[in-house]
Amino acid sequence: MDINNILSSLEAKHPGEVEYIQAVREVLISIKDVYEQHPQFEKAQIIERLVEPDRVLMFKVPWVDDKGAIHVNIGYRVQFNNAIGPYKGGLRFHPSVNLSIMKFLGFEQTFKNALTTLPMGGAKGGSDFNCKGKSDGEVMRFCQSFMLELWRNIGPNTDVPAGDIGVGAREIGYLYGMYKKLARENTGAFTGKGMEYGGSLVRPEATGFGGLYFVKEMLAAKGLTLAGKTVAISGFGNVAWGAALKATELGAKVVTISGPDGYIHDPEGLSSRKIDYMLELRYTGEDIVAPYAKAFPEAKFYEGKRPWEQKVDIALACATQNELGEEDAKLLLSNGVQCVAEISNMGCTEEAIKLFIENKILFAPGKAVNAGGVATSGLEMTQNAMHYQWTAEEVDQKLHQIMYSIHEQCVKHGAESDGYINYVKGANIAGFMKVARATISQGII
Ligand SMILES: NC(=O)c1ccc[n+]([C@@H]2O[C@H](COP(=O)([O-])OP(=O)(O)OC[C@H]3O[C@@H](n4cnc5c(N)ncnc54)[C@H](O)[C@@H]3O)[C@@H](O)[C@H]2O)c1
Repeated sequence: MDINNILSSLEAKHPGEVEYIQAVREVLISIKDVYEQHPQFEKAQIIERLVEPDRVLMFKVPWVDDKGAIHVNIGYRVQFNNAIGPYKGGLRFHPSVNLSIMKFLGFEQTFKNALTTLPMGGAKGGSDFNCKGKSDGEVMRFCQSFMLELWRNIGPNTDVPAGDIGVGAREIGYLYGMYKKLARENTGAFTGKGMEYGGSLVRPEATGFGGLYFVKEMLAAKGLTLAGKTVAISGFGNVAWGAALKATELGAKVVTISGPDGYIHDPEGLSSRKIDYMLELRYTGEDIVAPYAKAFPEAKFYEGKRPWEQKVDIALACATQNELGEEDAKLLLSNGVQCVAEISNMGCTEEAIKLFIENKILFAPGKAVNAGGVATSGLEMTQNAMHYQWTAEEVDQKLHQIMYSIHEQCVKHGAESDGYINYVKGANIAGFMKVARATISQGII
């Protein structure tokens, strides 16, 4: 496989889509050897068929603010690949959203969903809408306008969106409410729904919980545990909250959280009161973390800085893509970090990942370690189809089993001759093999 050739042809077709090319490059590098050992992949032109999305929907989203002014945002849904099940992936509302970010997320989602063991294809969507400072009414009108266009293209067996950055319980409620009104059915064409209308217990916590179950397995494979470890977390959103909750429960001490304005260092660690406060902070809609240091004076706020400069045993990226770069990686390594996991999607740059792997520390890629969110969405779909609700214990037990299985797949495909587990390679190969085989079985479509 000539990776450079494939990438330059993609770059020529899709100029400027840097995040998408970055995500494709990472997968191609990992699967090169396996690909070359299976001539049927080349014969089926499988790479060319997997790197392009099945379709991209782009639409305008006009809405009216509280003062009567009209705004227009762009809406996206990238239905990337449905070889192994209905399209499935979240919606992101953030000013940084563009086609490249939607495509990288949809591409990653395809392989991540394959790892979950559940029958789900990959998709992603969203808008450049900025929720910051918007009233509930404004968010509702935006969500309704977005859904007025999208509803025809989704459904419980077609494409099932969920939340992501900027899309939480409130937004899912407005989006699903409008979908239901237009589609005249109530079969759960969204996941992350409220508990009163078809949501699954443990879904809000699932990405963070699943991430920590995966980290627990990684440490266990080296005879280590989370007990007593110090943990740096970035972000203070849904994923950061679930990760802080489970890390603390498993005996670790979470000493940082962060926002776009800087980071908080709390040497005493996040107690349950402080973890609850993360939710309050998120509900303000201001998207700043600085108020934490006012609420808890033992903590210190570092303006404009990232948490990776603190000395910790474990670093968990939980905010956004490329939030941990080469210099951050050097700092973490020089401070003796033992394990890094990107619970955010593509949280680390390629240079940072290279350093972690060269230094043979435990490194978990997003598509493995954050798959607990979409896996639990898959469990929500199953409960909706059965018109039934499992208990929190039942969902949590299934989530635990899925994360264990993803870890096993990574070890199977990522173990190197010296015993080091290259989780990036393991996750990419396991996900790719499943999607590639399903694609070949179904013919040229
Ligand atoms: N929600 C899920 O179930 C889920 C599942 C898998 C992966 N993820 C990934 O996890 C990450 C966080 O998602 P979330 O659901 O917690 O979203 P969220 O909106 O609840 O929280 C996002 C957090 O990231 C911070 N952030 C966003 N953009 C930033 C930027 N440019 N610079 C600095 N900080 C920034 C925000 O301040 C916030 O604290 C994303 O990468 C998302 O794709 C989420």
